[in-house]
Amino acid sequence: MSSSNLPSTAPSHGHPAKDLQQPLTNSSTNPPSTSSHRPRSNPDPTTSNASQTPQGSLTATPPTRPPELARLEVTLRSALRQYPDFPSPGILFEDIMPLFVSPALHEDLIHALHLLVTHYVTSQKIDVVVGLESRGFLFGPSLALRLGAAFVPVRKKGKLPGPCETEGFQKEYGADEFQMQSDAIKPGQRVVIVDDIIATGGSAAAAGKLVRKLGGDLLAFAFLMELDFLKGRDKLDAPVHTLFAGQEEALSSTR
Ligand SMILES: O=P(O)(O)OC[C@H]1O[C@H](OP(=O)(O)OP(=O)(O)O)[C@H](O)[C@@H]1O
Ligand SMILES: Nc1ncnc2[nH]cnc12
Repeated sequence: MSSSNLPSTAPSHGHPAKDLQQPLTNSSTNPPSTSSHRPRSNPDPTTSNASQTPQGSLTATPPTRPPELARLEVTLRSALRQYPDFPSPGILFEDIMPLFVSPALHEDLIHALHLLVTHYVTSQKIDVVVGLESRGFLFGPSLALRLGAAFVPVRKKGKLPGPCETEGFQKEYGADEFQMQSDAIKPGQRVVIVDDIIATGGSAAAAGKLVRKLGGDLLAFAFLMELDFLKGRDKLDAPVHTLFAGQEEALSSTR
């Protein structure tokens, strides 16, 4: 299922008052939503290797989900933590850091992303994995190594030396500017952009523009998670692949 099947209005991000210090943990039992966020998409493959128009409409049926990938997705998703009203009121923050505390989960994550990219993007050589600051730096280099590809960072403005290209953007909770070094990608190189979450799609769209400015052949975007009710993928002009989609506030014993 793609986000194009969902209602077009984004929700208000209001949440009932909660103890901000207490994370909510994701449950594998898929509890009913208690938030104003749209419930988790179901079924999800959250991905498509369909050709995508600049408007985001999909034109082909996704291939079958490899069972191993489906299994890994359940494991990974259930390890995420949620923080209501972080970094600002109304945002339900998805915390991916637990995936890096456990070496087993870390390995599962890199394996799942490798499967996602090789199954859905291309079986041919990928030259460059582009990761977005900062959470895209946590797994982008490992994925690049496994693919035998280069890793190139997209950084917040003012962090990279030498000539750079710059793109401004709006994201789910603010505005920012991204940069890439002008010689980071050679014209015609085959590129996949990776990040942890696509929310409004502002960050990823800016990264896509930078890759194209440098002459890269942008094959796809790959994310761990898609907040599909925000319709971020509609801003992207290359196929979008994600491990899981939707957002639902987990029930927690702390509430
Ligand atoms: O789809 P969007 O609405 O653009 O939001 C998604 C972006 O927001 C987060 O990054 P953030 O800017 O918070 O930076 P961080 O990774 O350094 O925490 C996330 O890691 C994505 O890059
Ligand atoms: N809800 C969210 N949780 C974590 N990272 C995000 N980036 C943008 N929106 C986010």
